[in-house]
Amino acid sequence: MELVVSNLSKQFKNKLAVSNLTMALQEGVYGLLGANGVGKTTLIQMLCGILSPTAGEIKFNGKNIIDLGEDYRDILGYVPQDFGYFPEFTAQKFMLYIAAVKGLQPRYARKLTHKLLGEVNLLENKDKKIKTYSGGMKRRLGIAQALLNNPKVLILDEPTAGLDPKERAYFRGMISDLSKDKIVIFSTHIVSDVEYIADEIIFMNSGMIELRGSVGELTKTLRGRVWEGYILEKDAAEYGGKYNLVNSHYANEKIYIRFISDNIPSPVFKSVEPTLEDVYINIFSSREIS
Ligand SMILES: Nc1ncnc2c1ncn2[C@@H]1O[C@H](COP(=O)(O)OP(=O)(O)OP(=O)(O)O)[C@@H](O)[C@H]1O
Repeated sequence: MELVVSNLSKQFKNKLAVSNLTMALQEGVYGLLGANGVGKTTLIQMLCGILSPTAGEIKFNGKNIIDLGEDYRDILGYVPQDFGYFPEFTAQKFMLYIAAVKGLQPRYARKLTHKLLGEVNLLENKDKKIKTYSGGMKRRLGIAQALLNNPKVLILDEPTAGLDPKERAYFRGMISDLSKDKIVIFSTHIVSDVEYIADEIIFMNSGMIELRGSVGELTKTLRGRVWEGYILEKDAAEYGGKYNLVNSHYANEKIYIRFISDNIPSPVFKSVEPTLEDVYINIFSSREIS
Protein backbone atom coordinates (compact mmCIF):
# COMPACT_ATOMS: atom_id res chain seq x y z
CA MET A 1 0.00 0.00 0.00
CA GLU A 2 1.41 3.35 -0.97
CA LEU A 3 0.32 6.97 -1.07
CA VAL A 4 2.55 8.95 -3.40
CA VAL A 5 2.55 12.73 -3.61
CA SER A 6 4.39 14.18 -6.61
CA ASN A 7 5.35 17.82 -7.11
CA LEU A 8 2.25 18.99 -5.25
CA SER A 9 1.56 22.72 -4.99
CA LYS A 10 -1.34 24.87 -3.81
CA GLN A 11 -1.48 28.55 -4.56
CA PHE A 12 -4.03 30.80 -2.80
CA LYS A 13 -4.04 34.21 -4.53
CA ASN A 14 -0.57 35.45 -3.52
CA LYS A 15 0.22 32.70 -0.98
CA LEU A 16 1.96 29.49 -2.03
CA ALA A 17 0.72 27.27 0.84
CA VAL A 18 2.22 24.00 -0.46
CA SER A 19 5.24 24.19 -2.72
CA ASN A 20 6.31 21.40 -5.08
CA LEU A 21 6.06 18.76 -2.36
CA THR A 22 7.01 15.15 -3.11
CA MET A 23 6.78 12.19 -0.70
CA ALA A 24 5.85 8.51 -0.62
CA LEU A 25 4.12 6.98 2.41
CA GLN A 26 3.64 3.29 3.24
CA GLU A 27 1.88 1.59 6.20
CA GLY A 28 2.83 3.29 9.45
CA VAL A 29 2.24 6.37 11.58
CA TYR A 30 3.58 9.64 10.21
CA GLY A 31 3.83 12.68 12.45
CA LEU A 32 3.39 15.81 10.35
CA LEU A 33 5.05 18.51 12.41
CA GLY A 34 5.27 22.21 11.76
CA ALA A 35 4.50 25.62 13.20
CA ASN A 36 1.13 27.26 12.58
CA GLY A 37 0.73 28.33 8.98
CA VAL A 38 3.41 26.15 7.35
CA GLY A 39 0.81 24.43 5.16
CA LYS A 40 -0.15 21.26 7.06
CA THR A 41 -3.92 21.73 6.75
CA THR A 42 -3.65 22.64 3.07
CA LEU A 43 -1.60 19.49 2.39
CA ILE A 44 -4.05 17.36 4.39
CA GLN A 45 -7.06 18.78 2.59
CA MET A 46 -5.46 17.88 -0.73
CA LEU A 47 -4.64 14.37 0.57
CA CYS A 48 -8.34 14.02 1.45
CA GLY A 49 -9.49 15.28 -1.93
CA ILE A 50 -11.26 18.30 -0.36
CA LEU A 51 -8.96 20.84 -2.05
CA SER A 52 -7.67 20.45 -5.57
CA PRO A 53 -3.98 21.03 -6.15
CA THR A 54 -2.77 23.88 -8.31
CA ALA A 55 -0.10 21.51 -9.64
CA GLY A 56 1.10 17.97 -9.07
CA GLU A 57 -0.77 14.81 -8.18
CA ILE A 58 -1.55 12.29 -5.43
CA LYS A 59 -1.71 8.59 -6.22
CA PHE A 60 -3.00 5.74 -4.05
CA ASN A 61 -1.55 2.41 -5.14
CA GLY A 62 -0.59 3.90 -8.49
CA LYS A 63 -3.93 5.55 -9.27
CA ASN A 64 -4.69 9.26 -9.12
CA ILE A 65 -7.07 9.93 -6.21
CA ILE A 66 -9.16 12.23 -8.42
CA ASP A 67 -9.78 9.35 -10.85
CA LEU A 68 -10.43 6.97 -7.93
CA GLY A 69 -13.18 9.31 -6.64
CA GLU A 70 -15.65 7.34 -4.51
CA ASP A 71 -13.24 4.38 -4.35
CA TYR A 72 -10.69 6.61 -2.61
CA ARG A 73 -13.27 8.00 -0.18
CA ASP A 74 -14.16 4.39 0.70
CA ILE A 75 -10.64 3.77 2.03
CA LEU A 76 -10.15 7.21 3.61
CA GLY A 77 -10.83 8.26 7.21
CA TYR A 78 -10.52 11.95 8.04
CA VAL A 79 -10.67 13.73 11.37
CA PRO A 80 -10.74 17.45 10.57
CA GLN A 81 -9.45 20.22 12.84
CA ASP A 82 -12.90 21.62 13.49
CA PHE A 83 -15.40 18.86 13.45
CA GLY A 84 -18.99 19.85 12.67
CA TYR A 85 -20.54 17.87 15.50
CA PHE A 86 -24.28 17.90 15.91
CA PRO A 87 -24.70 19.21 19.47
CA GLU A 88 -28.24 17.89 19.93
CA PHE A 89 -27.36 14.38 18.68
CA THR A 90 -26.26 11.65 21.03
CA ALA A 91 -22.97 9.96 20.08
CA GLN A 92 -24.89 6.84 19.06
CA LYS A 93 -27.26 8.78 16.80
CA PHE A 94 -24.38 10.75 15.31
CA MET A 95 -22.46 7.55 14.49
CA LEU A 96 -25.53 5.97 12.87
CA TYR A 97 -26.07 9.13 10.86
CA ILE A 98 -22.47 9.14 9.55
CA ALA A 99 -22.73 5.40 8.86
CA ALA A 100 -25.83 6.06 6.74
CA VAL A 101 -23.98 8.84 4.87
CA LYS A 102 -21.17 6.34 4.22
CA GLY A 103 -23.74 3.88 2.88
CA LEU A 104 -23.47 1.17 5.57
CA GLN A 105 -26.39 -1.23 6.09
CA PRO A 106 -28.36 -0.28 9.28
CA ARG A 107 -27.83 -3.61 11.08
CA TYR A 108 -24.12 -3.66 10.35
CA ALA A 109 -23.91 0.05 11.27
CA ARG A 110 -25.44 -0.61 14.70
CA LYS A 111 -23.00 -3.42 15.43
CA LEU A 112 -20.02 -1.43 14.25
CA THR A 113 -21.10 1.70 16.14
CA HIS A 114 -21.22 -0.33 19.35
CA LYS A 115 -17.76 -1.78 18.68
CA LEU A 116 -16.13 1.56 17.76
CA LEU A 117 -17.68 3.53 20.63
CA GLY A 118 -16.27 0.81 22.88
CA GLU A 119 -12.81 1.16 21.32
CA VAL A 120 -12.75 4.92 21.96
CA ASN A 121 -14.15 4.42 25.46
CA LEU A 122 -17.46 6.21 24.89
CA LEU A 123 -19.92 3.35 25.32
CA GLU A 124 -21.03 4.51 28.75
CA ASN A 125 -21.81 7.94 27.36
CA LYS A 126 -23.26 6.91 24.02
CA ASP A 127 -26.76 8.18 24.90
CA LYS A 128 -25.63 11.58 26.11
CA LYS A 129 -25.93 14.60 23.84
CA ILE A 130 -22.69 15.68 22.20
CA LYS A 131 -23.09 19.21 23.58
CA THR A 132 -22.44 17.75 27.05
CA TYR A 133 -19.15 16.12 25.95
CA SER A 134 -15.69 17.34 26.99
CA GLY A 135 -13.11 18.25 24.33
CA GLY A 136 -11.44 14.87 24.72
CA MET A 137 -14.71 12.98 24.31
CA LYS A 138 -15.52 14.94 21.13
CA ARG A 139 -12.07 14.16 19.71
CA ARG A 140 -12.56 10.45 20.48
CA LEU A 141 -15.94 10.55 18.76
CA GLY A 142 -14.17 12.18 15.80
CA ILE A 143 -11.91 9.13 15.58
CA ALA A 144 -14.78 6.67 15.92
CA GLN A 145 -16.72 8.23 13.01
CA ALA A 146 -13.56 8.24 10.86
CA LEU A 147 -13.15 4.49 11.49
CA LEU A 148 -16.66 3.55 10.33
CA ASN A 149 -15.41 2.51 6.90
CA ASN A 150 -12.30 0.73 8.28
CA PRO A 151 -10.05 3.17 6.41
CA LYS A 152 -6.70 2.21 4.95
CA VAL A 153 -5.62 5.85 5.07
CA LEU A 154 -6.42 7.72 8.28
CA ILE A 155 -5.72 11.45 8.40
CA LEU A 156 -5.94 13.47 11.61
CA ASP A 157 -5.56 17.25 11.53
CA GLU A 158 -4.35 18.50 14.93
CA PRO A 159 -6.53 15.99 16.79
CA THR A 160 -5.12 16.83 20.21
CA ALA A 161 -5.80 20.59 20.11
CA GLY A 162 -7.46 21.64 23.35
CA LEU A 163 -6.87 18.35 25.18
CA ASP A 164 -5.28 18.14 28.62
CA PRO A 165 -2.10 16.03 29.05
CA LYS A 166 -4.00 12.96 30.30
CA GLU A 167 -6.42 13.07 27.38
CA ARG A 168 -3.52 13.59 24.98
CA ALA A 169 -1.75 10.52 26.36
CA TYR A 170 -4.92 8.43 26.02
CA PHE A 171 -5.41 9.70 22.48
CA ARG A 172 -1.83 8.85 21.48
CA GLY A 173 -2.24 5.30 22.79
CA MET A 174 -5.47 4.92 20.86
CA ILE A 175 -3.92 6.02 17.56
CA SER A 176 -0.99 3.72 18.10
CA ASP A 177 -3.31 0.75 18.76
CA LEU A 178 -5.45 1.26 15.68
CA SER A 179 -2.65 2.07 13.24
CA LYS A 180 -1.88 -1.49 12.19
CA ASP A 181 -2.00 -2.01 8.41
CA LYS A 182 -2.90 1.63 7.84
CA ILE A 183 -1.24 4.77 6.62
CA VAL A 184 -1.86 7.20 9.50
CA ILE A 185 -1.00 10.87 9.11
CA PHE A 186 -1.12 12.82 12.37
CA SER A 187 -0.65 16.56 12.00
CA THR A 188 0.33 18.61 15.02
CA HIS A 189 2.61 21.37 16.26
CA ILE A 190 3.05 19.57 19.58
CA VAL A 191 6.24 17.52 19.47
CA SER A 192 5.30 15.16 22.30
CA ASP A 193 2.11 14.10 20.45
CA VAL A 194 4.08 12.18 17.88
CA GLU A 195 7.53 11.65 19.42
CA TYR A 196 6.70 8.17 20.75
CA ILE A 197 4.08 6.87 18.33
CA ALA A 198 5.27 7.99 14.90
CA ASP A 199 7.38 5.65 12.80
CA GLU A 200 8.47 8.69 10.88
CA ILE A 201 8.40 12.42 11.46
CA ILE A 202 7.85 14.79 8.56
CA PHE A 203 8.85 18.37 9.36
CA MET A 204 7.06 20.87 7.17
CA ASN A 205 8.22 24.44 6.72
CA SER A 206 7.05 27.07 4.21
CA GLY A 207 4.93 24.56 2.29
CA MET A 208 7.80 22.11 1.84
CA ILE A 209 9.28 19.10 3.61
CA GLU A 210 12.25 20.37 5.57
CA LEU A 211 13.32 17.06 7.13
CA ARG A 212 11.97 13.54 7.27
CA GLY A 213 13.04 10.48 9.23
CA SER A 214 12.58 8.39 12.36
CA VAL A 215 13.02 10.15 15.70
CA GLY A 216 16.40 8.43 16.06
CA GLU A 217 17.60 9.53 12.62
CA LEU A 218 16.50 13.12 13.15
CA THR A 219 17.95 13.55 16.62
CA LYS A 220 21.25 12.06 15.41
CA THR A 221 21.68 15.09 13.13
CA LEU A 222 22.05 17.31 16.23
CA ARG A 223 24.39 15.06 18.22
CA GLY A 224 27.24 17.08 19.73
CA ARG A 225 25.44 20.39 19.08
CA VAL A 226 23.03 20.58 22.04
CA TRP A 227 24.41 22.06 25.26
CA GLU A 228 23.16 22.86 28.71
CA GLY A 229 24.52 24.69 31.73
CA TYR A 230 24.11 27.70 34.01
CA ILE A 231 24.92 31.33 33.29
CA LEU A 232 24.70 34.58 35.23
CA GLU A 233 21.59 36.67 34.77
CA LYS A 234 23.61 39.54 33.27
CA ASP A 235 24.76 37.25 30.42
CA ALA A 236 21.27 36.00 29.54
CA ALA A 237 20.54 38.56 26.82
CA GLU A 238 23.88 37.86 25.13
CA TYR A 239 23.27 34.10 25.00
CA GLY A 240 19.66 34.61 23.92
CA GLY A 241 20.82 36.77 21.01
CA LYS A 242 23.69 34.55 19.94
CA TYR A 243 22.31 31.02 20.28
CA ASN A 244 19.21 29.05 19.45
CA LEU A 245 17.74 28.61 22.95
CA VAL A 246 15.59 25.53 23.45
CA ASN A 247 14.91 26.17 27.11
CA SER A 248 15.80 28.60 29.87
CA HIS A 249 14.69 29.18 33.43
CA TYR A 250 15.82 30.64 36.74
CA ALA A 251 17.49 28.19 39.10
CA ASN A 252 19.44 29.02 42.27
CA GLU A 253 20.03 32.64 41.33
CA LYS A 254 21.46 31.59 38.00
CA ILE A 255 19.84 30.86 34.69
CA TYR A 256 19.72 27.36 33.27
CA ILE A 257 19.92 27.30 29.49
CA ARG A 258 19.72 24.57 26.87
CA PHE A 259 20.79 25.69 23.43
CA ILE A 260 22.03 24.60 20.04
CA SER A 261 25.48 25.58 18.83
CA ASP A 262 28.03 23.99 16.50
CA ASN A 263 30.79 24.76 19.01
CA ILE A 264 30.92 24.82 22.78
CA PRO A 265 31.06 28.52 23.76
CA SER A 266 32.54 27.86 27.21
CA PRO A 267 33.73 24.77 29.12
CA VAL A 268 30.96 25.36 31.72
CA PHE A 269 28.46 23.76 29.35
CA LYS A 270 28.01 20.06 28.83
CA SER A 271 26.86 18.25 25.73
CA VAL A 272 23.45 16.54 26.07
CA GLU A 273 21.53 13.96 24.05
CA PRO A 274 19.32 15.77 21.47
CA THR A 275 15.54 15.36 21.54
CA LEU A 276 12.92 15.85 18.86
CA GLU A 277 12.06 19.17 20.48
CA ASP A 278 15.64 20.33 19.86
CA VAL A 279 15.24 19.37 16.20
CA TYR A 280 11.97 21.33 16.03
CA ILE A 281 13.52 24.42 17.60
CA ASN A 282 16.52 24.18 15.32
CA ILE A 283 14.18 24.31 12.33
CA PHE A 284 11.65 26.84 13.52
CA SER A 285 13.76 28.90 15.97
CA SER A 286 10.69 29.38 18.12
CA ARG A 287 10.04 28.97 21.81
CA GLU A 288 6.32 28.34 21.48
CA ILE A 289 6.49 24.65 22.30
CA SER A 290 4.12 22.62 24.41
N1 LIG B 1 -8.30 29.62 1.61
C1 LIG B 1 -7.15 30.30 1.77
N2 LIG B 1 -6.96 31.48 1.16
C2 LIG B 1 -5.79 32.16 1.31
N3 LIG B 1 -4.75 31.75 2.07
C3 LIG B 1 -4.89 30.57 2.72
C4 LIG B 1 -6.10 29.79 2.62
N4 LIG B 1 -5.93 28.68 3.37
C5 LIG B 1 -4.70 28.76 3.94
N5 LIG B 1 -4.09 29.90 3.54
C6 LIG B 1 -2.73 30.33 3.91
O1 LIG B 1 -1.83 29.28 3.55
C7 LIG B 1 -0.84 29.10 4.57
C8 LIG B 1 -0.87 27.69 5.09
O2 LIG B 1 -2.07 27.49 5.84
P1 LIG B 1 -2.44 26.10 6.54
O3 LIG B 1 -3.77 26.27 7.21
O4 LIG B 1 -2.32 25.02 5.54
O5 LIG B 1 -1.28 25.98 7.62
P2 LIG B 1 -1.17 24.99 8.87
O6 LIG B 1 0.25 24.56 8.92
O7 LIG B 1 -2.20 23.95 8.80
O8 LIG B 1 -1.46 25.96 10.07
P3 LIG B 1 -2.48 25.77 11.28
O9 LIG B 1 -1.81 24.79 12.18
O10 LIG B 1 -2.57 27.13 11.86
O11 LIG B 1 -3.78 25.29 10.68
C9 LIG B 1 -1.12 30.15 5.63
O12 LIG B 1 -0.32 31.29 5.36
C10 LIG B 1 -2.58 30.49 5.42
O13 LIG B 1 -2.85 31.82 5.83
